[in-house]
Amino acid sequence: MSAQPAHHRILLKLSGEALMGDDAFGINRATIVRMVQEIAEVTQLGVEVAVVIGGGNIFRGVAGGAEGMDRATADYMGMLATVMNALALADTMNKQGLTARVMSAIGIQEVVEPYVRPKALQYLEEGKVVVFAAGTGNPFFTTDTAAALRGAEIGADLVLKATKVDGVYSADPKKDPNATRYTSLTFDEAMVKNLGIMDATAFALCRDQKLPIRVFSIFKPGAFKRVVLGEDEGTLVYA
Ligand SMILES: Nc1ncnc2c1ncn2[C@@H]1O[C@H](COP(=O)(O)OP(=O)(O)OP(=O)(O)O)[C@@H](O)[C@H]1O
Ligand SMILES: O=c1ccn([C@@H]2O[C@H](COP(=O)(O)O)[C@@H](O)[C@H]2O)c(=O)[nH]1
Repeated sequence: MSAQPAHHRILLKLSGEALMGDDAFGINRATIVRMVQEIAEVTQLGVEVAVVIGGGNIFRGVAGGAEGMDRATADYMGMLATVMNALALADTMNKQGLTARVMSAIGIQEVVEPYVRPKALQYLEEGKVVVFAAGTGNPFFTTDTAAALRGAEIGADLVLKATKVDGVYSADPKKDPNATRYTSLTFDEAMVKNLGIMDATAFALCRDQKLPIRVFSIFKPGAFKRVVLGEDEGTLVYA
């Protein structure tokens, strides 16, 4: 008998910076293709997949120009960066045999359809992959918070934060070589210890909605599927 998924509907938060691969900015073709292959494997298990994509790979490349700018204006630039990533991701998915739909939290109807919750639920039930673009649609937030928000709205069983590190550490592992990885921890612990892997708004929303988050490395082949199969991978953050 083939392996059974531990989850029915999931929200995958994909780091924008992870899309760069080894490049300095932008989207690395081989990296996005490999990520989509991993998403396809998970949909083949019968799991409904929604994605929130970050914008760091594009936005941090233009952040110099945003310096000194009005914060809200710069944040709208960041949200538009996520729309570009969402379009690239959905295009790659469609070329690889998945059916993807992009829904934007900011109205740009000529480019992508707006986020309408019942429509998103319908797409998921039809087996389409829904890519949520433009974060929450509001400045002063992040795409991690958008992942928590959309995850709660669509009734996801789990938020998966696919990032460049393989879990939550006692300190940023890129800065502190002595940092140790947690197998699991509560949202309250993550917030009290001020662990920088996600922002506190995202943690608080998931805690209040009792929506667990699993943080894992998108660069580790097969890790995404292992999480969906309920195997021990990365770090679980729970209420
Ligand atoms: N306690 C911690 N444990 C693990 N990682 C941490 C911690 N504190 C800070 N980090 C850093 O958080 C980063 C999270 O990266 P990620 O690219 O997912 O962020 P993001 O802002 O959500 O993505 P993007 O803006 O690129 O879409 C990791 O690269 C890691 O270096
Ligand atoms: O709801 C949101 C989501 C994002 N932003 C802005 O976009 C950039 C890129 O998002 P990341 O989460 O860092 O990938 C972010 O820095 C914000 O400037 C936003 O304003 N609101």
